[in-house]
Amino acid sequence: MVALQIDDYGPWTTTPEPRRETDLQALQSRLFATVADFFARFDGYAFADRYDNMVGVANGADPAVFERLQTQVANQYPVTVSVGVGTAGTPRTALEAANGVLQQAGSAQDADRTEVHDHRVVDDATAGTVTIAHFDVVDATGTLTDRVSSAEAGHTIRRAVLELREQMWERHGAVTQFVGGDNAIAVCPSLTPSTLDAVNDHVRETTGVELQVGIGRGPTAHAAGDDAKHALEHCRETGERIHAAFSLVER
Ligand SMILES: Nc1nc2c(ncn2[C@@H]2O[C@H](COP(=O)(O)OP(=O)(O)OP(=O)(O)O)[C@@H](O)[C@H]2O)c(=O)[nH]1
Repeated sequence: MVALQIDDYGPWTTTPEPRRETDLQALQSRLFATVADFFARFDGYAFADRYDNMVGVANGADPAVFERLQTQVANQYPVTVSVGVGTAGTPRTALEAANGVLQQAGSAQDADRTEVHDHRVVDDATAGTVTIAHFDVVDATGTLTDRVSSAEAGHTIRRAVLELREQMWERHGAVTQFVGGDNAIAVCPSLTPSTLDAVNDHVRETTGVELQVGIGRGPTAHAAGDDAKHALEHCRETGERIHAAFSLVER
């Protein structure tokens, strides 16, 4: 997992005086587009997360490649980024290791801490196969988008994704991110059908939202994620709520 952070961004947003909000929004969106395109070159996935802190998975890439991203950002934007890479037995532990690289180098609001770049490996783990679970709200268009206000639809979907994120993180060590519309993508450790059944049940019981999920596994996030998207299409066609592009009981 990769943790990316805009260096000393808080002070920059208010120096010499608070900057126009639309300028900040445009900067953050463009920077994320640069980051997402960079990850795509290595068949990785990038997530906007809080924009000032982004998250990625790039098992196919040598951690050293992120120095090129840092140079590109420094040349093209008025800000710089730090990059921590973590390799561990679960995505959660890997992300925590990546965050640890940045946190131990200094504060996110320290003017002297810029363009940190390091890789931390936990328990001699290697960057092996990626498992991606692509979650989607069943008939979000019919139940929410075409029926209720966009605010209510947004609250309902965000609440469901929050429950999903917490369950996947706390119970399963997975890193789950909202990716727009009614979709969320989880970078997962090993999975069993009952794992995801229980998670979907919890989300339904706490928020009333019914999820379907496609799961894929592969050497990179894109390989796994494309299989997950096809598995999700299978759910849409058949009404199954969980479908894997591989045997869920094989591991
Ligand atoms: N990021 C991302 N967003 C998607 C993807 N597929 C759909 N969306 C978003 O999800 C919204 C809803 O689309 P669907 O999920 O197809 O609609 P639905 O009404 O829930 O229909 P079913 O999924 O068939 O139950 C779209 O407007 C997109 O914003 C995807 O693969 N990735």
